[in-house]
Amino acid sequence: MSQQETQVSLIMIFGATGDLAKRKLFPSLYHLYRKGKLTDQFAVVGVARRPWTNEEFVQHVKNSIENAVGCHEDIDDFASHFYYQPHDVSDTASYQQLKELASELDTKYRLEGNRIFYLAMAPEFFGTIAHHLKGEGLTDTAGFKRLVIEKPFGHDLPSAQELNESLRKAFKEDEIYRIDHYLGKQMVQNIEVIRFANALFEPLWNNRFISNIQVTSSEVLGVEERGRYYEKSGALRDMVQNHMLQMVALLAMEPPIKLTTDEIRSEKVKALRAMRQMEANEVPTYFVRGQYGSGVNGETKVVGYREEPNVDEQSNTETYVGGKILIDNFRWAGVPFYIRTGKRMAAKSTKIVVQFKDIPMNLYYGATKPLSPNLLVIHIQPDEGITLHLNAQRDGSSTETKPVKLSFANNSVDSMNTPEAYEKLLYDCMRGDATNFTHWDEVALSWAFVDKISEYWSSTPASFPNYEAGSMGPKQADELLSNDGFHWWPIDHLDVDKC
Ligand SMILES: NC(=O)C1=CN([C@@H]2O[C@H](COP(=O)(O)OP(=O)(O)OC[C@H]3O[C@@H](n4cnc5c(N)ncnc54)[C@H](OP(=O)(O)O)[C@@H]3O)[C@@H](O)[C@H]2O)C=CC1
Ligand SMILES: O=C1O[C@H](COP(=O)(O)O)[C@@H](O)[C@H](O)[C@H]1O
Repeated sequence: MSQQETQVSLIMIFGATGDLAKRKLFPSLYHLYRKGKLTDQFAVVGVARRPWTNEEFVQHVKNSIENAVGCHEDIDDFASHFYYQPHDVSDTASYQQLKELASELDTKYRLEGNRIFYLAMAPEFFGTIAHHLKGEGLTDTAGFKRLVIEKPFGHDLPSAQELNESLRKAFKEDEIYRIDHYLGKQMVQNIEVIRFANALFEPLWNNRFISNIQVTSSEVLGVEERGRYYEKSGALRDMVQNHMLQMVALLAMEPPIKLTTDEIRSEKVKALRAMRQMEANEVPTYFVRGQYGSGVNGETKVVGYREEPNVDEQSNTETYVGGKILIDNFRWAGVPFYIRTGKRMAAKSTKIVVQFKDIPMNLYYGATKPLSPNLLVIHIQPDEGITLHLNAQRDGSSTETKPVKLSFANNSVDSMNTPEAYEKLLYDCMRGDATNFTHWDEVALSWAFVDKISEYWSSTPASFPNYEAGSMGPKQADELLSNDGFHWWPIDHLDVDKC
């Protein structure tokens, strides 16, 4: 793996007129440019069907950046690197034109034949595009070639395998960058640093000292305009198969022997392999699904999922998943990893709470009043930071304690300095660092785990809706923990900036 600090490459964005390109990709490239991480040796070719001219596309890029970033310094210089080709991705002949354009830009910007193909399109096109890129010779290049693909990577294990095989005909595994945008989040990347750079935590990071780990990713928004996609996906495929299991893998993995892509991925794969597989009849013991009904979002009344656009009025699709994952290895035997994610919940928040075991004896309150457990909270969003919940002496008392919090808040969150997930991931891809992208083995293991749940759920009708919009999900998810003697830590009391 060769990595440079400034980048020289041609970036082809398939789906360049779409939402992802507008909201995430153009602003991220602009940030990289402003930070000097993209030199003048780069060009971007946008591909989509709309019959736009170069000028219209450049204007669209500039508008996207102004809307997203609210800043336009150097924007003309930056946008002058953008080109557009109207092109239906299933049309073979258009790839010849694309190839010619790529060669011209290669020479004009001295790009050394380095090419990144970013597929910001619906997944049914991924195989076709990869096939044509190879067939029409766009991948025959003197420099590197890399394929960046968006989720969803398949719908289940067989479809993911099929997709992978079609991509592998044109690209090697180490040329495929599967995006999981959670892996670009600052505090998700920090999980490894917190664990492996602190003498305080690593010795305690096991079943002798940790009682349970809770990973929450809740959203206030409903399904919005994505009913058509979401009906087939549900929260299990949309969030659990990828983002939630990736966070679990980072929390559970063994320390890698080196911080290289292969070593880190190999430890994550081992953690995913150790997840206890369920038989169909065990699914209800470990997993709970929910679907939001109508309710209140702030002051506004909102409709239930079944009333959303493009959603079946009898829909069986889950908008919430709560689960208990057991990792059957020496480190984690007996420690539940609870996960929950859902739409139309009370707060937008992603947090990890590591709950430590109680000390063997409470000298302070006796048997009547238990000490608060020590918690390590990793705040992923919207606040970024770490809080350690400890017990200290209550003022004026030698026998009473009070909970105190040691907090680090990443206050440098501003639109130019704290890179967004996509910005980091794009930069990593340009540098050839695939650590924060998912390897095929991780994808396959995650699908195998999730498929068991979706097979069971698709064969048993759910009693939906079962949680009110604006709540924290169905009560059955509380029972998952209370059956084990635990409860969900309320995420709104854990905000780092409220400490
Ligand atoms: N939007 C987001 O925030 C996120 C999106 N994703 C994923 O990113 C991908 C893109 O999503 P998004 O941008 O929202 O989708 P959009 O529907 O907004 O955009 C789709 C793009 O594909 C182009 N397109 C469609 N059919 C063809 C065709 N036959 N030939 C050429 N171009 C075509 C469209 O352009 P035109 O109509 O001009 O042809 C448009 O540029 C999806 O896989 C999605 O799951 C993942 C995470 C977040
Ligand atoms: O991948 C997805 O993630 C978003 C949530 O991402 P976040 O960074 O805002 O937490 C989710 O809304 C969407 O349904 C899903 O496809």
